[in-house]
Amino acid sequence: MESNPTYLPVVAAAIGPDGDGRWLMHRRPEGKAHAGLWEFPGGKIDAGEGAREALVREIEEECGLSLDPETMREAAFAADDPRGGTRARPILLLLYHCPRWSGRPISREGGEWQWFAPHRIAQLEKPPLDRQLCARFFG
Ligand SMILES: Nc1nc2c([nH]c(=O)n2[C@H]2C[C@H](O)[C@@H](COP(=O)(O)OP(=O)(O)OP(=O)(O)O)O2)c(=O)[nH]1
Repeated sequence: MESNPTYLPVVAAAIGPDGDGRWLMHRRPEGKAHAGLWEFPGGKIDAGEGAREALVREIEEECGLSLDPETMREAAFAADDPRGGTRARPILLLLYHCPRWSGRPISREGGEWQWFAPHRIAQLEKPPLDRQLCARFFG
């Protein structure tokens, strides 16, 4: 069977817990898809890139945190149904638990960064696939 080149591969990070049991979320800036909604931070995997490598790059670009790729663990995934959605390319969103990092988040690309307890993350307005990841990751 041939592989499926249709999906757009996207990685996302569950960064935490911090000393207070909180996790880092990103609020998407105005002018982008899902503006104003809170997501697990991350982005698209470039051609030829590994998932952990892409996550380290995206998080560094967006907020300056350095993630430790050695301690990252696959945590959950969510995918669009290729026939159900209206967009040309369905998303395959891979969530990694990232328990070790260094630095403090600063907004480098216009989004907002905040640490939240899991019950607060459940209440945030999120894009559809992040809602699924939240339910799967925090239960
Ligand atoms: N996290 C998340 N992303 C989603 C969902 N649905 C959906 O179409 N997307 C899209 C929006 C973006 O095209 C892509 C996420 O990659 P990204 O964060 O690097 O994209 P971006 O909008 O910042 O775009 P760019 O400037 O990097 O091109 O996935 C969803 O439910 N959750």
